[in-house]
Amino acid sequence: MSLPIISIAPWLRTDSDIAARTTTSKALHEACLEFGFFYLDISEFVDPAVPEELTTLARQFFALPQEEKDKISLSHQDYARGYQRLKENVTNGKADNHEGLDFYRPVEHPDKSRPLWGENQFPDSIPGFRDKYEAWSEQMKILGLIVMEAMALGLGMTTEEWLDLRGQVDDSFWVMRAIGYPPLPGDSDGFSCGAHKDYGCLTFLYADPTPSALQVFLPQVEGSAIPDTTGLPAEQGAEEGVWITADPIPGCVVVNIGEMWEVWTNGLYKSTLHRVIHRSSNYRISVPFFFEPNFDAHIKPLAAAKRIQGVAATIPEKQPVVYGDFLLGKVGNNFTGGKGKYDN
Ligand SMILES: O=C(O)CCC(=O)C(=O)O
Ligand SMILES: [Fe+2]
Repeated sequence: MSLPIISIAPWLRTDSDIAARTTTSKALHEACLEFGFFYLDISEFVDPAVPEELTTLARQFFALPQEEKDKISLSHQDYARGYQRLKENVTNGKADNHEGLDFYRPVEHPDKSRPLWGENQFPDSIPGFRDKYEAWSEQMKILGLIVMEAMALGLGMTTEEWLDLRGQVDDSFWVMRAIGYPPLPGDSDGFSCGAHKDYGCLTFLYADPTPSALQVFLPQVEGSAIPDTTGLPAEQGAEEGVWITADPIPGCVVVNIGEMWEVWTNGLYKSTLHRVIHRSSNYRISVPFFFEPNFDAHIKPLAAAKRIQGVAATIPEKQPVVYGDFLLGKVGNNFTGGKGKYDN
């Protein structure tokens, strides 16, 4: 079993071919219903050399001496923006075998004593790092809006409904992360990144070509592959399913939907558990971009999703959330040194 590959190309052309756009939108809808994960072919949107360069720059950064990296530690800012050491993050009670460098949407009046409100920290000793990463965030913001519009059509939204949804994501409080994964020690039963769901809207993951690292949990539908629930958070531990690998495909990013899409679709689309187990001998780099709602967006079940679920549906309505409050609930844990950034 492997994840579907969907091309965003029809949504990039100005001479919009409605039939081709609809095909893409339907494929997005199916992928979100079934997997919550898909490959998005963006080869007509970005030159593949561009994200590849991001991994090269990240590799240079992670190769710096520890004290150099610590100069931009997230503890010097708001405990969210900056560098986090190997094993500093804990998911499901276990240390993750990765180090990372996190950037968030810049804010107008930075105040590092306030959670999330500090300033991004870039490794100035690496030429081009800041420019290239900032340019990538600009491109991914554009891609985010394009994919959201394509998904709105896939969900059967009217133009008016799409414009309302657009107003919730047009000033995305995005997050961008460079993650460095040394190989897991041979005798380790740990994780490079423990099982988690992404909490926001859309994740665009670019990773170096390392195979067999990222794994996606597919709940068991039919058939009888032996389920492996190792590493699942306790509350998911009883759910049967299989882990499949999602190896990188040239020209594509791996996309998954976060918990905000679960709220918008009243549970129709599922945010899917995933984890990283990197056992090959190389140092793996991934660069996820999290296209998130606006900080002040009010997220609640969309009429289009409820139309699909039907008027007679007895599905309990998902609780609305204000995205920024929800996010603070997540990183507040970080800020106080409690839970990890991937914990639910
Ligand atoms: O590195 C990867 O392949 C996945 C990282 C991830 O799931 C995340 O940062 O949310
Ligand atoms: Fe993730």
